[in-house]
Parts: sequence; structure tokens; C-alpha cells
Amino acid sequence: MNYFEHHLDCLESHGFGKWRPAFEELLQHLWFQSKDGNLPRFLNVLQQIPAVPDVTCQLNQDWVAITSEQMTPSLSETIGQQLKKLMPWRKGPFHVFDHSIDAEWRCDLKWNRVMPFLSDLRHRKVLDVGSGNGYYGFRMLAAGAATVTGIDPSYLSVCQFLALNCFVQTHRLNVLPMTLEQLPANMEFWDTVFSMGVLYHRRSPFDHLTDLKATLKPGGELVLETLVVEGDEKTVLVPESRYAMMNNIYFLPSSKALESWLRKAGFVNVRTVEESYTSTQEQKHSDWKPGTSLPDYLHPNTKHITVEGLPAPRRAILIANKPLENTKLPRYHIKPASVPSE
Ligand SMILES: Nc1ncnc2c1ncn2[C@@H]1O[C@H](C[S@+](CC[C@H]([NH3+])C(=O)[O-])CC(=O)[O-])[C@@H](O)[C@H]1O
Repeated sequence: MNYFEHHLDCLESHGFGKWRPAFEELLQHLWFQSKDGNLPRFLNVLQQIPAVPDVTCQLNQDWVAITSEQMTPSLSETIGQQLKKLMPWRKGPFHVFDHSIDAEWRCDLKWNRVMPFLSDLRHRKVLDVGSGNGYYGFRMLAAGAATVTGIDPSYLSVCQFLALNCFVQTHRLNVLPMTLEQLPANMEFWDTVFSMGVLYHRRSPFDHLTDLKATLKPGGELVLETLVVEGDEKTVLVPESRYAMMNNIYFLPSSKALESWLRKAGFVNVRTVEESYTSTQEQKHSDWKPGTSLPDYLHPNTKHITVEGLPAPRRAILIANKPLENTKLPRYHIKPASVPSE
């Protein structure tokens, strides 16, 4: 079954035709010919999800909700069993009929911090880089976006989205199994691009910022959310070893440093709109993601530092625009050194 075709049709009706062949080739390689050992198991789950009549969706509330008056105990039990086979659920929360997926992350808290600062999403084409299972994508659709394309290399995240979309059945939103770096160069297609929770996973933050800029239309809006540390424009933490038990964390700048990185990468109108420490209400233990979570990553005696003795997770939201015209670097006229007279 081709889970992505209708979304590509939808994008094509918004002027995407030029890039469609490149996306189809990528999907062929990354999905249809994938050798990932878990994918067949996830696809099997999707095939076991039963059709449900008369589904109603409420995407504009903290718990994204899918309901049906026609739900029966046996249908509900089958759905619950299949959703559990797609654990761990890191992102949520969702009500799916009788099942409350209170995932590890309360993404609604981040969305409520981001949302007030966004340019009106109505009629915009949105790219969500590192979208996870599409929780934010559903909220963006509810905010009026014309299309939302999530990209995420995690097959589990893609399949969680596809499982939810068995009921929601939207073509305007999808999560495609690819990374930002795999997109065609200089697409300049999207009106708003989100990169939330991705920059600190990248070894080369400037390449990430430049790649994000290349996906945006001139004048388009970047929404960047990432881990930061307190400090001035010269402050950057590069954890030598683990950070909050994660071993794939590279650059944690201050928000002032990040602003200057964005300007250096060619963005304009750069501003930090929100900054706060991550609470243990936002990232928490969950039956839907067994194992450890933020309470275990913080120092047992003081919550201001991680178990490694580094500053506790703090996140900033920055907004910036791609210039309307590609500004060229200024030319410097270097005066020839004056020759000392004899
Ligand atoms: N190069 C890449 N390109 C695209 N996706 C990537 C890449 N590298 C990693 N990812 C994906 O980015 C997501 C990062 S989680 C943030 C989720 C959501 N945005 C959130 O803001 O809660 C981090 C967190 O929860 O801290 C994962 O789903 C990765 O697979």
C-alpha cells in the first residue's frame, strides 16, 4: 500500500510538481526498498487496524482526540492492542477512542508556547523537520495550514502517524521517512518551516540552519526550537560525553549565540520569543514509553543540573525569516597598503 501518494497529490496541487519525482525516488529507496528489520513488523500492525465508521476528530485541543459513536468494545480492544504494539509513544497526548495515549512528552505544552508567536498558519504550506509521529502536524492543520509535511527518519514515528491516520484520514498531513539532508537542494517551497528538538542532535549546526533556509520560500518563516544554556553571545556548551543520559547531543548555545548563528546563516528578523526550563510535567514517565525519563536524568539532590553535573534542559524558541531577496555578502574594498616613502 502506498501511504504517501495522496499527500504528494495534495502537495502537487500546491505547486510541488517539480519536486515530486525526487520525493518518489527517495521514498522508493528509503521505504519501499528498506531493509530495516522493524519495518515489516510495523507494517503488519497497520494492516491489523480495523476500519471504524463515523469517526470525528478534534485536532485543535491539547489531547488530540479521535472518537466514534459507533465504537464497540471488541473494535476498541483490537485497536488498543495494535497501538500498544507501536510502543514506545514518545510524543502525544492523544485520545484514540477509549485509549488515552499519555505519551512521554506532553507536546501540547510546547505547542502552547510556540503558537502565540507564529505568523498565521492559515493557507500556508508547512514543513515540520523531525516531526515525530505528527502530533504538532495535527495541531498545525487545526490552525489552518493548507498542507503539513512532516519528515522524520524514525520508521516507528512514521508508522505511529500512519496508524492514527487510519482514522483521521487526511491527505493534507503526512510524515515522510526522510531527513532534512536528503531533501532536494534549494527547494524554496515551504512558507513555514519548523525545526523543533533537532538542532542539538546535529554535528554541524550551520549546515542544519543552511539546509532549513534552502527549503523556505523567500520571506518564509523559520521556527527553531532547541536546547540552550544561559549566557551571552559567546556561550556554547558542547557536552564531551552524555547530556541528560543522551549520547547524541552536540551544540547547546545560549539563545543570544543562536541568534547570531541564524544571522550568520543569512536569516533576518531574528528573535528569541520564549525560553524556559523543561519541567517534569512536560517530559515524564509513561506507561506508553516504559523506562526512564526526565526525572531520572536530573540530579537527585538539585533539579538545576543533570545527572552528569551539566545545566538542566532549557529550551528556547527562535523565529526568523529568509530574506525576500538573497542578500549577497558585502564586498570589502581593501585599500592597498601604503608604501612607506624613502
Ligand atoms: N536529520 C534529521 N532530519 C529530520 N529529522 C531528524 C533528523 N535527525 C533526527 N530527526 C528526528 O528528530 C526528532 C527529534 S525529537 C523532537 C520531536 C519533535 N519535533 C518535538 O519537538 O517534540 C527530540 C526530542 O524529543 O528531544 C526525532 O523524531 C528524530 O528521529
